[in-house]
Amino acid sequence: MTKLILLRHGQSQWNLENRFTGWWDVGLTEQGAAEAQAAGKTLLAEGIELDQVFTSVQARAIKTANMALGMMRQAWVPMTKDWRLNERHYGGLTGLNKAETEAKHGKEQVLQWRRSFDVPPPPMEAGSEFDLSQDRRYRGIAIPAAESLKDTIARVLPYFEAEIVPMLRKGKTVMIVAHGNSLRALVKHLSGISDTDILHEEIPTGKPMLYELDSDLKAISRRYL
Ligand SMILES: O=C(O)[C@@H](CO)OP(=O)(O)O
Repeated sequence: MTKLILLRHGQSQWNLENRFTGWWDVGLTEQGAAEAQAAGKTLLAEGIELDQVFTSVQARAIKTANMALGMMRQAWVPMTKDWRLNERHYGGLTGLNKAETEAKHGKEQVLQWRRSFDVPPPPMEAGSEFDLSQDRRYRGIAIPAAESLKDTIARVLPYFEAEIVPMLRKGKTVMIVAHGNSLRALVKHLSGISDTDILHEEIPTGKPMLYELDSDLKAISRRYL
């Protein structure tokens, strides 16, 4: 039986401020750092011995991964960072307050933008203060103008299949430290959740989720630790 751990980063500054974040790089709050450490403690108590960690190129996930690994006394475990595990790109909503956006566009529209399968948020406008096209880490990458969950799946899953599945097939214990929606993409795939039911899947910050997989990498169980 192979173990796969999914961990959403601890509370970020913009989680606290209730702002759409996406690819914008914000740090952890004190609570977020405490959540990351608590996640590490839980994983240590559970006796998890990691072979490899995968994370995005966003600071909130990288910091969470490092803090959790430190608490597990496994800071030496190899870590791979890739933009394909980034949060979904929130386009023109990036930086806006979620409650103010609901007041302006209505709850239903905002729910569609946040949780529907294939409705992308409005695109980011050229010259936006949140434009990342000059950011060195994304050199050579076609940065999306906005992503729906479907668009996010279209880059998360091929990465998962190409880089992570081969390790799982060898029986390696892997932890993926990522984001609410890049993890929803993986959970949808691993647990076979339908396009409509995925609307209700919420992944909390800093709570490790353990998948136990059989030799065909089918999910035997999934639970929060
Ligand atoms: O703002 C974001 O990038 C995400 C995750 O915090 O928010 P949502 O809950 O709307 O997917």
